[in-house]
Amino acid sequence: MISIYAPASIGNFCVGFDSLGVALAPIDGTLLGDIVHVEAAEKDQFSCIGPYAGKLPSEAEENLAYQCLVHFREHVALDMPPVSLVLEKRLPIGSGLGSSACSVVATFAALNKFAHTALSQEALIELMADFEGKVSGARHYDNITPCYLGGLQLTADLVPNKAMSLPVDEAWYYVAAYPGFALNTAKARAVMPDSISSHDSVEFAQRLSSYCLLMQSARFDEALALMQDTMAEPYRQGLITGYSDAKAALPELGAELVSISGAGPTLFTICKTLNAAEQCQAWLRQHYINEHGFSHICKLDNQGTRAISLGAKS
Ligand SMILES: Nc1ncnc2c1ncn2[C@@H]1O[C@H](COP(=O)(O)OP(=O)(O)O)[C@@H](O)[C@H]1O
Ligand SMILES: N[C@@H](CCOP(=O)(O)O)C(=O)O
Repeated sequence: MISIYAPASIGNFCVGFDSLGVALAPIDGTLLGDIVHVEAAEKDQFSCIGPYAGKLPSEAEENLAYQCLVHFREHVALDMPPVSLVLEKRLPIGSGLGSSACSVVATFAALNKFAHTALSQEALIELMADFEGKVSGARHYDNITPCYLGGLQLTADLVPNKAMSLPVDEAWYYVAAYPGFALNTAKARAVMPDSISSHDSVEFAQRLSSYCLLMQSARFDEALALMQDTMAEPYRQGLITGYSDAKAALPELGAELVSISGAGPTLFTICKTLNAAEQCQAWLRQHYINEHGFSHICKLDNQGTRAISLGAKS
């Protein structure tokens, strides 16, 4: 059996709406992401298990992982033997942690490994983005490529091979806090304006290009100082109960940055010490997260999507 793990991701990463994203690795070793198991079977079979399986439509046809299997069989690997595909749904839906991307990436990566196709990495990424686009309201790569490749990725159609990896300050900690309610990505995209002024687009381009060059030059503190979300946060923060309070409170506890993860409602902080990350996490547990939510202190996941053994930590 092939078991493929795909990690949670933070889309936009504050300064790169639809163009920048990171993959997350909780420091306690928790596998924060979806897992897909594939093995040969007598005929194609699909099932969905795991803590969030019950939050997905019960019909297989409505599950992205099943749709990926059907597409793969009909358009990519026509002679692939029948498979049993099990999606272990471990990320909440509509969380801002790239949940749909996780299922799509894990499924295509597992099938690709099983069928030994000759698909290029870029072709696979494009295929993944097609399916992510089906549910999120627009085609964007900022969950897909960090989830697949790991690390911090600048990622868009205009970027060579769809993705370029950027270096990061390995000392930074990221606290990701999912408050326990869903916010549909398509809905969070719909509150954004259809167009922005030339002033705002020039500022966005200056900020993102400077950020990337500073990160590439290992001038991490200067890059951090530029991290401000002028594009999505002004429109989305009102959809996320408690976000404004967290944004006001956490810098006092040592957060260098508080921003929305993807379309929300998960928020993330960047902290320079473990102590500051722990203090932020304690505040978030008390003030931001309900009984269905969770938080993790993370580093970046530099491995991305990968095969795991079944004894891996859950
Ligand atoms: N395997 C899957 N994982 C996540 N979402 C799925 C999956 N299959 C179907 N969906 C549907 O896709 C939509 C994903 O919503 P979205 O807000 O884009 O989630 P996220 O932001 O967590 O990726 C939901 O309507 C959900 O029911
Ligand atoms: N760039 C997208 C990212 C959506 O991420 P998700 O985890 O909320 O699906 C956006 O901001 O809409």
